[in-house]
Amino acid sequence: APSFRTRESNSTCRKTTVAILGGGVAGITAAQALSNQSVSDFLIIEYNGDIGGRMTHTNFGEDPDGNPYVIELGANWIQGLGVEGGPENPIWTFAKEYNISNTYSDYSSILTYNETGYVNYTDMLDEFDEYWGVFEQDAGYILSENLQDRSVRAGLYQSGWKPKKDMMAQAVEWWMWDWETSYSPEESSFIFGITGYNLTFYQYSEENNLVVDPRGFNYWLKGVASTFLKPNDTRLLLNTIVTDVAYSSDGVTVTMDDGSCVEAAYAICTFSLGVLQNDVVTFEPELPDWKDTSIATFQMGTYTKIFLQFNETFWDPDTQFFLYASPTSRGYYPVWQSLSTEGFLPGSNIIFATVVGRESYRIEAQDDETTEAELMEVLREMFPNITIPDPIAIKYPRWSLEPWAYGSYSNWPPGTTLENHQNLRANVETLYFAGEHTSSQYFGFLHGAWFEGREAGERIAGLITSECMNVESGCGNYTSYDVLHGTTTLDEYNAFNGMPISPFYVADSEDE
Ligand SMILES: Cc1cc2nc3c(=O)[nH]c(=O)nc-3n(C[C@H](O)[C@H](O)[C@H](O)COP(=O)(O)OP(=O)(O)OC[C@H]3O[C@@H](n4cnc5c(N)ncnc54)[C@H](O)[C@@H]3O)c2cc1C
Repeated sequence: APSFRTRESNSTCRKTTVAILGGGVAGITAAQALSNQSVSDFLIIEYNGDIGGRMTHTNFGEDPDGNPYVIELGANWIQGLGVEGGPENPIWTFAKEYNISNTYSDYSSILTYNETGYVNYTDMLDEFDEYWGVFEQDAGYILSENLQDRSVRAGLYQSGWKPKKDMMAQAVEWWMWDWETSYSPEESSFIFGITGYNLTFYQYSEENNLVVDPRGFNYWLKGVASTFLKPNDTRLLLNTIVTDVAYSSDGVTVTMDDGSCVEAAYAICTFSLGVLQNDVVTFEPELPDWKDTSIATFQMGTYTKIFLQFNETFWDPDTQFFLYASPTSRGYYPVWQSLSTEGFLPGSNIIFATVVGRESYRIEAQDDETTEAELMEVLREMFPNITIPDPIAIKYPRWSLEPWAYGSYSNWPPGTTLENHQNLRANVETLYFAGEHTSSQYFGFLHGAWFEGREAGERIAGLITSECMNVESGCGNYTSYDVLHGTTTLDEYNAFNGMPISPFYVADSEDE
């Protein structure tokens, strides 16, 4: 282990043993793991003015007394709670400990619409569920037999689900797939899409509870942080933007946009995959090819909630979800969620629409007025017999443009491997990585960030204290793979496989 504290250093950089880059769930959990092993010499460096990262809230609209409501712009659900006697999602454990107010999302509380208004196609939701049974078994078979991965689209097709151009079936499919992963079935890995689903919803439970708490969802994380950080703790550097990370086997130097710097024996980078993919931070030396390939391979999705407040609740106040099938465009403002319903913010007259992927990019790039006009057109199609007033407030985040996130959460493309993902997790010398995206089990979820932050903290604490708490996979270096092989060897590029001409053939060249 590098013994930073004994190293000679003449630089004026602030010195610490562990620099934790980012104060989201993974960063705070990493710091907690270090503290739990009495490693108190760390610094948390955070871009924003508060901790929480992608679990963030804001004020919106007004209640009858003129006070704003609090809405969650990022993470909103505790997903997969746990059952009596079984393992429990740690976020659910914290939600209970800190009395985070939340309500069960009842996915059967749904009304379905198309461009003509209310049309009941909920039977298609049940139909999709039947295909899902076959679909997930197929994925399990592919995994256990080590067969080639394919897309979720291919998996759905082979299970018999073919929505074709039926836009209501497309809306159902969006509700069942894209809404969770923020990518289409074509863009998602069959094996790892199903693995991720199983590990959260079958290991814990299929329940999702939506958080609506005036203190914000991240109140629990602040509670956790307060167990090892004092008020105004000088180890938490807020409003501090990292621009360069220089690493070696001796330690890491982190430089900020104001020119200040921190030298550490180790660093844990918890920046999102979107941040890593957008060259916000320069790594010196450049990250090795195996690391860079993994950063390039995995996807950063975008999930956008668009909140509207009206002066009345013109939709059914007893229904939680409203599904809309656009006649022309799959994923065009498909899911609407009422917050005006009992258990959420009753009487608030707030409803929000969710879009993901390409629609998110499109909508996040346009102004509120343009989006409001599109939303109102959809609502007027859904409720043709009601005179819908104009909204009194609109708000939505631009996740795809946020320089500290560049997207919402990660997803696995078809055809990748666990080894490739392991390279996303693995450390490069003294520089470690953690976050939602480094979790192969729970990518995209708060609990994924929590487990990964804890593991990175424990691995480093194990090096420093010589006592390894991470019993299953050890401390110090993560496993990584220098080479990721494909499935077809060069000699198999031949006529029998439909390629009699060498893929390297160049006309008029002496060499093939
Ligand atoms: C819209 C949306 C909806 C979601 N819904 C759910 C949900 O319902 N349930 C669920 O379980 N999960 C949900 N998630 C996912 C969940 O929010 C994430 O998995 C989790 O918050 C990620 O935590 P993290 O610590 O890995 O990353 P982050 O929260 O991104 O933390 C990284 C930190 O690094 C900081 N940072 C970035 N760049 C720099 C820099 N250059 N210098 C200094 N600091 C920097 C950031 O400000 C951030 O605080 C949702 C996410 C979004 C965006």
